This record gives sequence, structure tokens and C-alpha cells, in this order.
Amino acid sequence: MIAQILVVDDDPVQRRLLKNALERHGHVVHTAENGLGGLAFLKHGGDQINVIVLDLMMPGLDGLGFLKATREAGIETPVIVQTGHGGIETVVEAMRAGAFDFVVKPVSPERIAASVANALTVDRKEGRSRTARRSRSGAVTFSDIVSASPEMLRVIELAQRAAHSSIPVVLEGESGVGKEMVARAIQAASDRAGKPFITVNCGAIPENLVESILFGHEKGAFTGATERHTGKFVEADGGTLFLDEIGDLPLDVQVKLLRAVQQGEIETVGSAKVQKVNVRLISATNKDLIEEVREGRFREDLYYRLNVFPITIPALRRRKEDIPHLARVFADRFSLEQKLPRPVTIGPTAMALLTAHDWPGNIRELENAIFRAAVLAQADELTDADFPQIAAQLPEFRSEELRHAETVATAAPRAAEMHQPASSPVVLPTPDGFIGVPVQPARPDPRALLAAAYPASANVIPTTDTAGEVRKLAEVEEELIRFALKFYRGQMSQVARKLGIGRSTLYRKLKDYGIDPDNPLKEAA
Ligand SMILES: Nc1ncnc2c1ncn2[C@@H]1O[C@H](COP(=O)(O)OP(=O)(O)OP(=O)(O)O)[C@@H](O)[C@H]1O
Repeated sequence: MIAQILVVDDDPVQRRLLKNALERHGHVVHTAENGLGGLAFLKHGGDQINVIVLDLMMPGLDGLGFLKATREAGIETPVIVQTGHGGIETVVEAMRAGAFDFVVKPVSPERIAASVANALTVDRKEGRSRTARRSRSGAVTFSDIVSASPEMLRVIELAQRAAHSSIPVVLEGESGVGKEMVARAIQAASDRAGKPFITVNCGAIPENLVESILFGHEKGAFTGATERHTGKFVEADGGTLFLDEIGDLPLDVQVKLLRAVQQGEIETVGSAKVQKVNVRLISATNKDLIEEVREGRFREDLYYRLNVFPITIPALRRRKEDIPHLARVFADRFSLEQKLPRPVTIGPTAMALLTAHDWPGNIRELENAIFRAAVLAQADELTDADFPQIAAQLPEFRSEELRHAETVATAAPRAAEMHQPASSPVVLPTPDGFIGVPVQPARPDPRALLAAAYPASANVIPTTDTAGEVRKLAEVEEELIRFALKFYRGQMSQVARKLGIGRSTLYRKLKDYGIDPDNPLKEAA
């Protein structure tokens, strides 16, 4: 496919090299000299751009700043980042910020062309799949919410209780944890099912329009109000209004919202009339609302009105047991959506990698990662090599390319800073040109991975292994005994009592598992 590509790089030589390389593959290339220039280009005519190739080290607005600004502006164009040697930390950050792929300079024409081709394939299929997901999003039920962890089961239990009445609910949690999904499930299980479910992202509306969007306006109410506009409250009448990012609501609009909640009445902008509405409010926030109240940015009276039934949805890294289940559901869904002859499965190395990652973007990030890997995978079973973006963020999984860049960075930091030209002895592309596609890393010890996935401080004994299968009873028992010994500081009678077994049974088990009661965390000799 021929693509429109924007190259953002402050180095004129690099810009020209990339332009030539990409044009040779038939693409149309636009260039910008820095981050601000790139952003300006995207604002005026950016719709046509299919892929962005971005230098990370630029004066002024650097690559990371550019990446963040595009994401904040809702631009989802795939971004391939370029780094000089030694830019490892920045690459990791860029991957976290949502970059699609990375290349180390000087990049071979084949490598950059392959990366662009991958980005185009994913973007095309993602567009189709997003549409499918959107059309499904209207009818979410509790059974669609994948949940295996006790934390999520508790969330579902609370949400089901909330569905029995119309009391206001606040869903708290980081971006991508599933707040909207839970809100939709509450509506679907309530007596408002089938009625409108209207969402408003309070953080995404310009401040001067929030009031009119929520409550509507009369024709001529303000300059530019050429038509009468029905507000979201009226649209949601009889159903549910989902107020996302409620913490971003301006203070003056909070007063009006308070009135709507207290009296069930709204006042349209430009009209003196008040109107009765019957709306169930579900609000969501990724901010700590009580902190916002303390700081004077959120009205206390509104806080107590909205926060009648708070539900906190934990971040994915706090409920890693859910990862294997979610990953499998997403792989199955992808196979179905793309009508694959055989379903995509997730192999043990991929599962270990997915479980070890912290998922700052939560379930949305996991969903996208599975989707991208499945689009580009060569085989039906995904392995760790199919997740280079995630692997780049975990030292034990880093690709050859990045490890090489790291080594070179320590050996030749000056060369790294100088963006050496192609004659540099520092990095040479491999013959197939795919220097960024990771070779299989040395297999990490599954115990170490589990320990990383479930830090002892989390006080969690996982129920599933890295392949997502239920663990052996003996293994879990051994871990519980080791934990109890540590917890009760080796007090054998207390340990036995708390575990509900006799002392002689406890001693027998210690012997069976080779556990030293004074040093329960030490491996058996
Ligand atoms: N438990 C889950 N099971 C299956 N899919 C989930 C689950 N939680 C979230 N998702 C999916 O993850 C994506 C993000 O979920 P959602 O939009 O509900 O998150 P959010 O917390 O509202 O995010 P934001 O705060 O950014 O709006 C959606 O595609 C949703 O379908």
C-alpha cells in the first residue's frame, strides 16, 4: 500500500536519507524540521498521514514531547521512533507513550520500509476492528467483563448491586481499566436497559462549551449559536448519563450539575425555563476526587452528591491474574473478527512476557498489544518475539538491536550523541535488514517471572501459571507455608494453627518441600 508519511527530524541529512528510502518504495513523504513543525503539519492536513517517523532527540519539543502532544490531541497515527545509540531509556519511554516501533540509526532502507509496512497493516485492520468494537460497545453485559481476580470479582459484585437502584455511582481508576465498560454493564443490568446511554468526556470539551453540551442552548444564546441544541442531559432522559473525567469539570458548571443532581432539573443556556429530567448519573475519574476537593478544584457538596456509591477499579498490574484470561479473550476475538481459519493462540513465552509487564495503559494497552501482535504474527501461536514493544521495556526480554545499542552506548557514548552516519562502525544492519525484530531472548526462569509478576509485597499467591493454567496444588501449598512461616516469624505453633493443620503435619510438609523453618524463602538445598 502506498502511504503518506511524515518524517520529523531536525537533521537535514537524516531527513533526506529517509525521504529517499521511503520514496523508493512508492510512498509520499512530507518532512518537518522539529516537533512543533510536525504538530503544526498534523493540525492542518494531518488526516492524510498514515505513518509518522519521528526522531527522539530534537531541540525544542523533542520526540517524547511530540508523541505525548499527538496522543493528547487524539491523533492515533502509528509512530515509528528513531534513536541514536544510547537512547535506550528514551526508546523505552516512547514505547510506553504508545510508539508503534523503534529503529536505531542509521536504519537500513529495508528495515524502515518493513516497519512502515507493518504499521500500515496494523492501522488498516485496527480501523476495521475498532468499528466492530464500537458497534458492540452499545450492549455490554457483566458477562463480557473478563474477571478472574478477587479484586475484579468484588468490582462486579458491587456494580451488580448498584444496578438494582438509580443511585449515582462514581467509578475510580486509571485510564483503560474498564470504567466505561462497567458503566455500560450497570446500565444493561438495570431497569434502564435499552434506554439511552450517553457519554460525555468532560476533559475533552473546551471549557466554554461544557455547559452548552451538557444542558443544551437556545438559538442565539451566544455568538455562534445559530441553531437550538439539545444537551446531553435531555438526550439521556430516561436512561444513563456517563460523565467521564468528571474531575475536569469547570467549577461554574459544577454548580449547575449540582442543581441537576439535587432537583432533577436543568436550565438550558439562553433560556429562563427549567426542565425536569430523569437521568441516572454514572461518573468516572482517574483523579483522586477527594484530593481535588481539598485543593478547591472540585465542589465538596457535588462530591458527596455524586459519590454515593464509589467503586474503585484496580490497575491491571494490581490484578495480574486477569492478564492470561484477558489475553486469550482478545486473541479469540481477533481471530473471530478477522475470520481466521485457525484461532490465534498465546504461547508460554508470550504469556510470561505479558504477565511480567506493568501495563501503564491497562486493559486498553493489552488489547492493542494482542491485536498488533496477532496482525503481524507469522504463526498461529504468538511468542515473546511478537511483542517487541513490550519486550523493549523489560530488560530480560530486550531485543538484540536494543541490547546492542546499550552495549555501544557504554562503549562509545560520544559516537552515540553524534548520530553517526552510515559509515559508522557502531551498528550494522543484519543481512535480512530486520535488525529491530528481536531474536528469541534467553528464556527467563519462570519462578523469577512469577516473582516479578507477583511481588511478595502484593501478598498474593497466584492461582494460574505463566501459561495461564491453574497451578499445581502442591506448589501453591508450598508457597503458602513459606509465606506463613515468614508472616508469623517462624512461630511453628501459630503457623500450624493458622494453616489449620497439626504441628506434626506441618513438620512433615516442611520436610517434603525441603523448607528451612528459619529461612523459609531460601530454596531447598
Ligand atoms: N474486564 C474487561 N474485560 C474485557 N475487556 C475489557 C475489560 N476492561 C476493559 N476492557 C476493554 O478495554 C478497553 C478500555 O476500557 P474502557 O474504555 O472501559 O476503560 P476506561 O477506564 O473507561 O478508560 P478511559 O479512562 O481512558 O476512558 C475497552 O476496549 C474495553 O472493552
